[in-house]
Amino acid sequence: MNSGLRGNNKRTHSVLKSFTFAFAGIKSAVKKEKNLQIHLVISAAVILLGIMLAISRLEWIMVLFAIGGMLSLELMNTAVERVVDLATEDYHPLAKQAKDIAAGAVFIYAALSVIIGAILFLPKIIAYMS
Ligand SMILES: Nc1ncnc2c1ncn2[C@@H]1O[C@H](COP(=O)(O)OP(=O)(O)OP(=O)(O)O)[C@@H](O)[C@H]1O
Repeated sequence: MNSGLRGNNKRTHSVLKSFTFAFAGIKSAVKKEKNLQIHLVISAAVILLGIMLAISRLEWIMVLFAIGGMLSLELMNTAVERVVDLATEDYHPLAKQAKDIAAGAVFIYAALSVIIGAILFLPKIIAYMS
C-alpha cells in the first residue's frame, strides 16, 4: 500500500519536474536565440493588433495556432541545432542537412503564418483606414 502511494507521489512529482524542465528549456532558448526573441516580439505585436481590431473567436484560434506553431517549431529548430553541435564540431554534410532542414521547416511555417496574418488582418486594416 505504501509503495503504491509512493508510486503515485513519484508520478505527480515527475510531471511537475517535466514542467520545470520544459520552462528551463524555453528560458534558455529565449535567452540565447535571437530568432526566437524576434518571433516573440512579432507574436506580441500580432496579439495587440488582434485586440485592437477586435478579431472574432475563430480568427483568434487561427492566430493562436499560427503563433503557437511558430514558437514551438523555433524551439524544435534550436533543439536540432544543439544536438547537431553536440554530435560534431567538425564540418559534416549530414550536420548541414539536419540544420538546414530544421530551418526549412521554420521557414515554411513562418511563410504560411505571414499569409494567414495577411488574409486575416489586411482587409480589416484597409477597412479601418478607408
Ligand atoms: N557542423 C556543421 N557541419 C556542416 N554545416 C554546418 C555545421 N554547423 C552549421 N552548419 C551550417 O552552417 C550554416 C550556419 O549554421 P549556424 O548553426 O551557425 O547558424 P544557423 O543554422 O543559422 O543557426 P542560428 O539560428 O543559431 O543562427 C547553416 O547552413 C548550417 O547548416
